[in-house]
Amino acid sequence: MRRPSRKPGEPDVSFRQRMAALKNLPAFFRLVWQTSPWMTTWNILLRAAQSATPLGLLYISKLIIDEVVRLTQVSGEVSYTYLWELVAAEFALVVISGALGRAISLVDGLLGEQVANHTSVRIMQHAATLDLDQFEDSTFYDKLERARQQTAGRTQLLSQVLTQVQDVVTMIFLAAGLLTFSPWLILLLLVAVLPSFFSETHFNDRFYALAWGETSARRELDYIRFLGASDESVKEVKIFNLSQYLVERFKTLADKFYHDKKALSVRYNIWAVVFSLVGSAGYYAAYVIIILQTVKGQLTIGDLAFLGGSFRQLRGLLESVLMRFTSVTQGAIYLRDLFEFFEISPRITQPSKARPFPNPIREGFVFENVGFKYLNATRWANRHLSFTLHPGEKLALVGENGAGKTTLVKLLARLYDPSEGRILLDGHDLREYDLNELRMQVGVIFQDFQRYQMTFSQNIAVGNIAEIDNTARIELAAEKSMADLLYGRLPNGFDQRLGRRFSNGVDLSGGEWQKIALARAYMKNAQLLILDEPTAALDARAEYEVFQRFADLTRGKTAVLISHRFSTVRMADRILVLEGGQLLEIGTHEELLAKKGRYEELFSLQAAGYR
Ligand SMILES: Nc1ncnc2c1ncn2[C@@H]1O[C@H](COP(=O)(O)OP(=O)(O)OP(=O)(O)O)[C@@H](O)[C@H]1O
Repeated sequence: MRRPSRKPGEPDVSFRQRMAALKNLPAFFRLVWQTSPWMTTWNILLRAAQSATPLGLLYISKLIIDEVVRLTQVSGEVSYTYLWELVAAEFALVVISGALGRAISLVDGLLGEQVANHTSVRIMQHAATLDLDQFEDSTFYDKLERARQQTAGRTQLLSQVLTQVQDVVTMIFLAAGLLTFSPWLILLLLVAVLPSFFSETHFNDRFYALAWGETSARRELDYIRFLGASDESVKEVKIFNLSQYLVERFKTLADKFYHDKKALSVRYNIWAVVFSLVGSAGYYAAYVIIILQTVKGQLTIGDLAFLGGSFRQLRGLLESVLMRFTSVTQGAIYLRDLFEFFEISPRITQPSKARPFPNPIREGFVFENVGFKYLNATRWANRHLSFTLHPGEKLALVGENGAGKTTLVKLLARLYDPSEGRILLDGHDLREYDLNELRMQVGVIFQDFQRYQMTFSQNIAVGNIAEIDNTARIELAAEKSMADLLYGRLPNGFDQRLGRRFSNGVDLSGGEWQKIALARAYMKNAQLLILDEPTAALDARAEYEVFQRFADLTRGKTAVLISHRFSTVRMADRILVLEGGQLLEIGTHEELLAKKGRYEELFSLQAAGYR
């Protein structure tokens, strides 16, 4: 019967895919090697030495038994020297083997941790290069999640693969010994162990498919757990009495995982017992043969002990090598996820021949029929936008919720590139400019700015992290945004940790946080400043002052403001009214009022509310 073809989104874990996933191992070992060449080398050397010890031990004990038997059979004066030498040699080998085992697990543990850290750093570094819209895609998030799981799980993979190689070498040693007596015993061994291996492979496929299918739901589970017990959500959870609902939802999801896993685990273990029996039967068949040969005098008692021991160890090793093979390939499949994540490349990148950002900007930003559609969205968030943002101009964006104001400023800051049309800066496409300079020259404070659980000064310094040690600059930025008014209330001043997550943290009001976020805008000497509803949480007096200052402090600079308060909006040189992502009107406050269009309507609506 043909295997049904793979549905989109379903993992393919056929035997062939499994083998193909092994291709990822060299890349993994490169990563391990890069992490620490000398520890990797030590690991290999120690394991090479350790793999020879089992055969050595078995052989010495064979010699001891044979010598003991010989000594019991000779009469007269006997010398025990050789016997004691053998015992001393075995003792030394046991001590060495124990020390090697310890050293291997020490190096494994240390190397594993370093690999995990190194991988985490690479994931963070790579994630930082990716585009905003990639983060907004849930398929991407699942991939990121699976890649993250690698960091912990792959520590294990490392020691598994190395142990695998070591065991194979040990087996070669043991098999070589066994081979000199009876080669077909090895065949018997293989036949006895193979059923176990196939069963193991089959169930590992099923476990992987189960885990794969659950990635998205597991993220939901984590999210519910977070909602159920976090400082950010506790307020609403209490007020809306959500706890019971969240607990139920968690239980339903978690129970489903549990039952799926239980059904599979039970079947897996039943088969494991059956096939282990087959393996043991194989071993005892071989043992009986060796015993019979010894009784007939074809083998010495030492040989019996040696062969029996070799066979038992070989069986154990073969079984674990075959079983580990499935978990190694499974690990390799997860590695595929990790390397696939590393292969995702951003679209918004530094151009090869980047143009320096103009300083000062001479002609301004020109939108030429700009349109933008979010990934998987059916509607355009911005469409047919054509206008000029002149140098030094203060432009306000006005429009109802979802009109496309934030999207427009994200395009200006090159967090997204237009889906159609283009944005020109001084006559050249924005995409041609040096991305790092652009990030320095365009400052944006978003409405959903971050409240970093860090100190007061770090919270401001994030606006220009290169200046984190420039206290004077941080203080000045705080003064400009009026965040310094808070200063006297913070027990540790600028070093006061903010937020509640850590001990000694002081939490602030929404407006206070907003002043701090605003200070970030003053950390850079950006030529274009974008404030996306930066004053929504400020009281009327603070907002008025903030804007007076903003106008003074940014004189000569270009600025874009988004606000729903017309008292703020009217301070701008020109106002752009957006509707359904499109430009409806643009002009000065007076012009737009005189036009009696949508601006005038919205303005009167708000003014009426105050009368
Ligand atoms: N990350 C996103 N993915 C998909 N669609 C989005 C995303 N962000 C916004 N949108 C959609 O794009 C449109 C424009 O959103 P935008 O945030 O630009 O509006 P806005 O004018 O800033 O609204 P508000 O006044 O509520 O802040 C809306 O229809 C919104 O639902």
